[in-house]
Order: sequence, then structure tokens, then C-alpha cells
Amino acid sequence: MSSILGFLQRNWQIISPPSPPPKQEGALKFGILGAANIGPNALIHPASLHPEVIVQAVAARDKTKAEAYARKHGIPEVKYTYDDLLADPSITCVYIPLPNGLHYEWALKSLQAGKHVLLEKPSVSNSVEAKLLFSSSIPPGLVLLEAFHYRFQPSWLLFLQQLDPENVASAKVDMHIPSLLFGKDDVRFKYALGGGALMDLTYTMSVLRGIFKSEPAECLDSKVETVSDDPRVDYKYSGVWQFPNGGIGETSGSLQAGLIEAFSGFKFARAKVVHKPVAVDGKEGEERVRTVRMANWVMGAMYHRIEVEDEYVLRDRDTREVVKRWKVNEVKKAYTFREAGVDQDSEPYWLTYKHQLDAFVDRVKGRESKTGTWISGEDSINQARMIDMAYEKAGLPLRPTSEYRAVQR
Ligand SMILES: NC(=O)C1=CN([C@@H]2O[C@H](COP(=O)(O)OP(=O)(O)OC[C@H]3O[C@@H](n4cnc5c(N)ncnc54)[C@H](OP(=O)(O)O)[C@@H]3O)[C@@H](O)[C@H]2O)C=CC1
Ligand SMILES: O=C1OC[C@@H](O)[C@H](O)[C@H]1O
Repeated sequence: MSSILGFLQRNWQIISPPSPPPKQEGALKFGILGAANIGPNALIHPASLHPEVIVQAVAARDKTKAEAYARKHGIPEVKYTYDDLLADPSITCVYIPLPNGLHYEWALKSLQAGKHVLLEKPSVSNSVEAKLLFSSSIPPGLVLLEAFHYRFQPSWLLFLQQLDPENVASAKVDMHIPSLLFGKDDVRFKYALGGGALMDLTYTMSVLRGIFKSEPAECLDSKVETVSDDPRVDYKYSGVWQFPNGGIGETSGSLQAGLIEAFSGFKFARAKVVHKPVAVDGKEGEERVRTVRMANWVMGAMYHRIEVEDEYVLRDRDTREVVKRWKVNEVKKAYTFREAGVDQDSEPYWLTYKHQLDAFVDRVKGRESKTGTWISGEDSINQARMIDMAYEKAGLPLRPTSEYRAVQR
């Protein structure tokens, strides 16, 4: 009963949060490049809950669209080109929710303009761009973050705490999104703009890297289904990965799932991890195999469920025959950091994006984050490499590298 009430209260507060806190002196002024659909969820709403963030301006290619977006979301300034926004010295941070194929160019331009950058996932189109951007293009003192928001939430931290990455034998991660969310003309289906399901649902590969806490040694298999009018654009994929500890990971994703398919068994964001048998400390002859399942790793504040199943066997010391077999099951949840054992204030109704923004602001302000979550440049390069591996194995071309080259100053 209390969990139903908790669910209703949290989700009510997600839609209708308590009054926003007043803005502090020295609050960061953000500009948004593009009147994108994801802008309100990923930045505008979380910024309203953050005393140190003001969304100051939005730039859009179309004047009417820019003005309507600004009016709707209470953004005080409108810029009619992306360059105009970058030229404004009062804007210190830029949020980039452009199509993937434009991430590299505008992240680079933003950094060159001296802005901190919150860059939508996937950070860039391929690993060539990732290396160029993350290894050599970040001026000292500036922050660049690939917006893998799911990694900043308490439920994800709690999930990771249940795992023993060295001893993961197999893992499977799914992300199947209902087709009704995206029309045929969506940016996700445009090759030139870095479209494709492996790009958009890059999360499954990120989740797998997190589970194994290492990079895949090889992509053993990669299959895609492509849209009817462009054989380079995948709307569905599945992959099999070999990890350095000998474990096998599987990924699957779709941008064209049926509604029932996506929601049954939490296929829109679920993970299952099976460990190798390990000896139980201090208990001779006892072995444990741990299986961990997570329902909704992507947006845990709404609802999530982490199931930990420990299967024990006790073997005879001499014959090694099984004398006893039993299971211990537990369900775990963390809607706040304290529930995940982290000494950090948070509210149960804060979405991933708010946690991500907190970490971003802390970085910009030079404060240490107590959760320790961050996505380094190296991490983003490895992520882009994994997407490339999947495309290569599937026989599809990598997403095109931007022709933009930084102006030397
Ligand atoms: N973190 C998350 O949960 C999510 C992240 N994303 C990521 O955010 C990005 C944007 O996704 P989404 O908001 O769904 O996309 P939208 O299509 O809603 O927004 C993309 C924006 O890009 C601008 N744009 C600039 N050039 C082009 C062009 N040639 N064609 C089309 N648009 C152009 C448009 O801005 P203008 O207003 O100037 O016309 C448009 O508003 C993607 O990288 C996606 O992966 C998306 C959804 C969820
Ligand atoms: O969280 C997400 O879910 C649906 C996707 O299409 C989107 O781009 C992604 O970020």
C-alpha cells in the first residue's frame, strides 16, 4: 500500500513539483541550441528546480518557432541563429540537443566560444569525431559532458552495487521504444544527421559497459533491420559482445516496437545480469550464483525494481556432490541517494536529468560531487567506439564524419 502511495506521490510531484527555489547570485546562464523536443525534460524543468541554473536563451533556425518555444517555456531571450547565441558573453553554458550528426560541430564551436557544454547522447557520430572532440578540443577550465542522464540516478548506483563486474558471466540489456513516438521523418531515421537505432538507443551499450566495468574485446555478432527507404539506417538491432573477463553481453534495441511489446516485462529498459559461481567467504563448500534484474534503468524515479536472486549450493568436501541447494531473493529500490547509501541530499521525484544537471553544475563550479558519477572524455570515446564496432560487424557504414573543422585561433 505504501509503495502504491509512494508511486502516486512521486509521479504527481514529477509532473507538478513543489515551488521552484529562488535563483542564487552567480547562477549559470544556459542557452539551448535548437527548439528541440527533449529540451523541456532534459534541461528546462530540471533548471527550474535548481537555484544555480537559469535558462536564459534559446536559438532556433525559424524565428516563429524560436519565439513560440521561448514563450511556452518562460525563456527570456530568443536568438535567431545558433552563432548569435554562442556570441553572447552572458551565456556561460550551452545545452546541445541537436540531431546527432550536428553534435560534433556545435560542441566544438561552443567550446571555442568559451562555453561549458552539456551535449546530448550519443555525443558524436563516430569514434573519429569522439577522439577529435574529447582528446584535444576541450580548452582548460571548460566542462564537456555527454548527457548519459540514467547514470546519475540513485537507482542506477544501487543496481551497480549489486554487481561484481569481474565475475559477470552474462548480461542482457534491452531498450524497445514504441513506434508511435517517432514519425518517418524523425531525425532518428536520417543517415546524414547521424540517425539509426544503434545511435539513438546507444544506452544499451553504455549499460553493458557499466555492468562489466570494462570495454568489449570484440563484437561477436551484430544484426540490424533497416528502414525501407534507406538501407544505411537501422531501426532495430541486436548484438553479442565478448568482454575481457570471458563474459558475454547482449544488447537489443528497437525504435519501432509495439506498445505492448515495449511495456511487457519492462522491455523498454531492462537488464539481466548472471554471475559466475563464486565461493562464499568463510563457508567451506558453499558457492553462490547471483542473478540481478533491473526493470526501468532509464527513468527510475517513476518506478524501478531491482531483483537480486542468490542461488546457493553446498557441496560435499570430498565428493563435490551437491548436498543442499537454496535461494535467497531480495527486491531493492533507491529513490534517493541516501537509499543507495550515498550521503547526498535528493528528492524522490527528481528525474535523472536533475541529478545530471546537479553534477554538471558542481563540475562547472569546481565542487566535488558526493555521488562520484561523471562521464569522462575517455568514456565517451569508448562508447562511440562500441557503436562503431556494432555498425562494422553488421556491415553498415559508420555515421558520417562532420566536415566541420575548427577555426584555428
Ligand atoms: N537524454 C534524453 O533522454 C534524450 C535525448 N535525445 C537526444 O537529443 C537530440 C535531439 O532529439 P529530439 O529532441 O528528439 O529531436 P528534435 O527533432 O525534437 O530536435 C532537434 C533540433 O535540432 C535542430 N536542428 C538543427 N538542424 C537540423 C536539421 N538539419 N534537421 C532537423 N533538426 C535540426 C532543430 O532545431 P531548430 O529549432 O533550430 O529547428 C530541432 O529542434 C538527439 O541527439 C537525441 O539523441 C532525445 C530524446 C531523449
Ligand atoms: O531516452 C530515450 O528514449 C527514447 C529515445 O528515442 C531517445 O532519444 C532516448 O534518449
